[in-house]
Amino acid sequence: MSDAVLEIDRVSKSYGSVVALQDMSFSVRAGEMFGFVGSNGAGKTTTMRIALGVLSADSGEIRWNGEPITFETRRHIGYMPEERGLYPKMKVTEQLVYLSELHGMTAAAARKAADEWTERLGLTARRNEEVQKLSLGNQQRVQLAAALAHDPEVLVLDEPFSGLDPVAVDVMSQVLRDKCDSGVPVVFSSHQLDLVERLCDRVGIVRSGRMVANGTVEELRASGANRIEVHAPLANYGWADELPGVTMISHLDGRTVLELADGTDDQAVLRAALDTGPVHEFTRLRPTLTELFRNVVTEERAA
Ligand SMILES: Nc1ncnc2c1ncn2[C@@H]1O[C@H](COP(=O)(O)OP(=O)(O)OP(=O)(O)O)[C@@H](O)[C@H]1O
Repeated sequence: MSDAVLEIDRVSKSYGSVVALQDMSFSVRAGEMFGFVGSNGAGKTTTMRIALGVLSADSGEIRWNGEPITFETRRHIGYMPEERGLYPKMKVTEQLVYLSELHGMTAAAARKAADEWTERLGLTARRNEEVQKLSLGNQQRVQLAAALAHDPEVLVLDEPFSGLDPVAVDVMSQVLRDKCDSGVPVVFSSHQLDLVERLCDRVGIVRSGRMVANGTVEELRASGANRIEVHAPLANYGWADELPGVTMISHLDGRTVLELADGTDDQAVLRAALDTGPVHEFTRLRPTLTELFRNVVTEERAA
């Protein structure tokens, strides 16, 4: 049996003629933070809704600890829906207690959890305010508290960071990291790729309803184009033009960026650089997650 807590296995879904998901697969393990990224309309929300049972799949399976997920096991997921799901006229604590009770907590435990999470998320002064009177960012904090208060075994969060100020982003990042470190798998979608790169152990890039890249940030970055930056101040423009398998990307102020085709001998490139004079730097350039994402989206547009 795999050690995955939550598995999305070849899930497909169409809305009429719109194919939203095609054989979407990925899994999240205990203590792992999984970032789910993709263009608008790529299928992230649809996947999360199916995982939570809010929406049914046309085919495929969602498994929980190796078994098909059930109504009972779904209650152990903390979910933050994209459309948010709070009752606008309910007060913050009242709302959190009510939602935790729906997940099977006793009134006393729900009350204690509401107090703890409102404090942790900086909402102590708002406990007795109606949700509709809070700013959007504070409503979002309440929404996160609602996902956390019933002590879930997995967290599935649809764009939890959108619209938050930098301090709130830090608070939320720390809460999610702590949850993860305590063994709770966390899946969240986001368009803030720098944040995903910083926080996530594993990232899945979705394109047109399919998972097109899935791995640790390091694995994904290593899979990008093989580029080298050479700082050789005396090198002339075009110094690497004759080297087989090497394409010059840029040359400025003695710094040249070269792209090496698969199998190209980088030591031959280094020797050629040394032939021009001193070499101060010879560095492998790894693409950022944002660059990888752009490549994926560009491939989509070209397809
Ligand atoms: N209720 C619906 N009826 C018809 N089509 C839908 C419905 N919900 C989603 N879709 C379509 O399914 C596809 C996937 O949408 P989804 O909301 O899952 O994408 P997303 O990756 O979450 O996008 P975003 O980043 O914009 O939130 C899109 O083509 C969308 O238009």
